[in-house]
Amino acid sequence: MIRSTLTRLRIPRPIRRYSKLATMSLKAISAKDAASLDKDLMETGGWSLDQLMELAGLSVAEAVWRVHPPNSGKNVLVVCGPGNNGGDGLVAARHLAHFGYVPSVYYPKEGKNELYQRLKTQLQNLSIPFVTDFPSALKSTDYLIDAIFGFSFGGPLRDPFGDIVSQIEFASVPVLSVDAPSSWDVQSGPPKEGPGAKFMPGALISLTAPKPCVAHYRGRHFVGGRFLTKNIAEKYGLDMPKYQGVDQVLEIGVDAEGKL
Ligand SMILES: NC(=O)C1=CN([C@@H]2O[C@H](COP(=O)(O)OP(=O)(O)OC[C@H]3O[C@@H](n4cnc5c(N)ncnc54)[C@H](O)[C@@H]3O)[C@@H](O)[C@H]2O)[C@H](O)CC1
Ligand SMILES: [K+]
Repeated sequence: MIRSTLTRLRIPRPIRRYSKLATMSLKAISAKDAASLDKDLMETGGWSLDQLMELAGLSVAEAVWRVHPPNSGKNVLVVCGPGNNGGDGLVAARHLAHFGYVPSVYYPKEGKNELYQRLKTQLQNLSIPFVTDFPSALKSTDYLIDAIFGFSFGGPLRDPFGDIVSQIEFASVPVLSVDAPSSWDVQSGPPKEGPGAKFMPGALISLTAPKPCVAHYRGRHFVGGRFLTKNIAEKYGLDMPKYQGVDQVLEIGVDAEGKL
């Protein structure tokens, strides 16, 4: 049953770094199964949400390092949504500060639970600013992380996120999206019209496994969130990413040795 919801996707290799196009196949997980997998990890796998989010956020920060090393510009604006996708963004901001970046956070609708508030305190203790003037912040950053919505997004965008997504969509700043480009339907991809219809981030990090919407994605693509076990991978019919050494991310479309 679960296997029947999985799709084998043909994903183009990143064009930017390689002269010839090649493809690799990778299994995707539906939004429903991704939520159920999370539940399995926490209810029977012994994980806490804090732990999963920490690894997810660390892998986001590592993906930023790969696509936009600090010598390309240290200012990184992290746009966080009200749920766990936003939580991943808060964790990533902390790691980026430790990596030598200068992060700032735009958090227009703060998640109320205690975990998000603790993550916020950790950032404030590192003097990471929480900005409120989004248009100015967008103009002065070198890089942007879209941690607004992940696998629990259901369109259409409600205020204030339509306007925020539109601004990101038409800004010239490069973007990495966390788990899914915000505004995209997790199953079917970009909306046909309105905010997000033309949103194509330059980089995407899928957590645990790609979501079906990546069939519409063109750009550099990473997988992260290194907490999948063989049993859970088998239950959901997923591939175990071949992470190397201490890496928290794997670029999809490149084999374990980084070769064609
Ligand atoms: N195992 C993993 O891969 C892990 C992934 N993580 C991250 O968690 C998100 C999913 O988090 P969740 O809290 O379930 O949902 P979201 O953050 O995607 O969004 C929920 C949030 O958004 C609001 N919302 C939904 N639709 C709309 C809309 N149309 N307009 C406005 N607001 C909307 C909703 O009300 C909620 O407040 C996953 O993608 C990963 O990034 C975990 O960190 C760890 C494990
Ligand atoms: K996102």
